[in-house]
Amino acid sequence: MTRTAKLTITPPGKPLSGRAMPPGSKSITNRALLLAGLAKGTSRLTGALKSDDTRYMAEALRAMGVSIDEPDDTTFVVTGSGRLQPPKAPLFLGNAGTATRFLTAAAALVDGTVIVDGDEHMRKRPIGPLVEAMRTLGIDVTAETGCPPVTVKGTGRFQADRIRIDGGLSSQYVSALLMMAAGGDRPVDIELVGEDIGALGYIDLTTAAMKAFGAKVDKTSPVTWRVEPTGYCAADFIVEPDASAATYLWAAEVLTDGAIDLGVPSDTFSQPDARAYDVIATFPHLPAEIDGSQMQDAVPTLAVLAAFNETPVRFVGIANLRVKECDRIRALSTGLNNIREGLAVEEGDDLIVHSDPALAGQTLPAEIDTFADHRIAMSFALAGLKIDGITILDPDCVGKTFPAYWRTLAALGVTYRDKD
Ligand SMILES: O=C(O)C1=C[C@@H](OP(=O)(O)O)[C@@H](O)[C@H](O)C1
Ligand SMILES: C=C(OP(=O)(O)O)C(=O)O
Repeated sequence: MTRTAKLTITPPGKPLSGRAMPPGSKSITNRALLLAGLAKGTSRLTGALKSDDTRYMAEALRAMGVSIDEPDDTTFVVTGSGRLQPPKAPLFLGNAGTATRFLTAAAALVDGTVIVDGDEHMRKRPIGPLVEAMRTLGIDVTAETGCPPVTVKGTGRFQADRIRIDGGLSSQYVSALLMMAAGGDRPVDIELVGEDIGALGYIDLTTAAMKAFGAKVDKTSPVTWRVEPTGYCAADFIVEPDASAATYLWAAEVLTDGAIDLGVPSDTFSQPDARAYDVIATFPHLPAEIDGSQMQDAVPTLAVLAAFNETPVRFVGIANLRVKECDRIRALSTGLNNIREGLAVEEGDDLIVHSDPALAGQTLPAEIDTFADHRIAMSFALAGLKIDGITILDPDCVGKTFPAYWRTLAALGVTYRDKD
């Protein structure tokens, strides 16, 4: 498959308006696929995302004996036997954090060996805390480098009933353990330790999805969940649209003074990034300090928007952006300074964006290195709506979560040149 090398955005010079639907939620689709795959019977997931990340999850489940039909662009029909089978080959999960973390834990429920692996980016993303936590349950799991590949020799049985997990680097470890625990042989208490974790809302997404597939999970303290060994039941499940994808459309609307109808009100999302809507709505008077910890995937959107704000913005609570698809703090400062030197500064793990509304309307040729990160590509495209000369390198990386991104902007009136 050939990937498009670059794409230059021509500022539309007019408000963007019309209908533009974000795709289904990546986070919810990958939870629902896994839970449906663990269940006995047939589940129908509608409104689902079809993208690199969800394809990796679906392929991995197929490799473990789950039957998955795809009758249309947004539906998965998943039939599980109630037990995942050992795959014949390592599971390759690209750079899909959700698939990698969730399947590492779920592999403990397989009777046999599972190797969970990813691409060169995933092989740099830490998984040590999850591996250590699984070991405390007596699970045989190794990750030599502290990152994938991970080898899990599962039995479906646990030797303890309490896990303590530090979710400071990734809340996905906690979600992974919660989803695994319902498939075990005894009730398990999962307790958070260490720093406050980012995006607690992702844990709520996890427990909501688990309950929809018949699990019993109770929050027994602000940092503890008890999961009963119920296993999962097949269910019909509607996936809501992706809130992180929605942030680009909300930002495009305020940047161009347009009117974009997403077909879904901002206050109906259950995903953490939906809280970015209220922040975006304050543009061009964004707050002087934005805590990104509870809306992490929206930070690239907000940081590029901040470049056009009336006053500077400091982003705090974003340290774990350094271990996402790429080091997003570095990618954002590099890209912004590439547009104009001095536009962004890193202070420790904070990012300060020195705003300049006068950027709008200028011609500032800049090639944006996306570091194969969909969110860097999608957020810097927003700069291209106001500045002439913004070229996005490797624009096809948006396929991770929003394959129709460039087409969606085009349908709103955005045009491209130098597409090759
Ligand atoms: O649980 C999830 O679906 C996610 C949790 C977040 O990651 P971390 O928990 O690694 O911060 C987020 O950045 C990611 O896109 C999706
Ligand atoms: C961090 C992200 O993805 P993941 O961790 O699921 O790879 C993201 O989509 O922004």
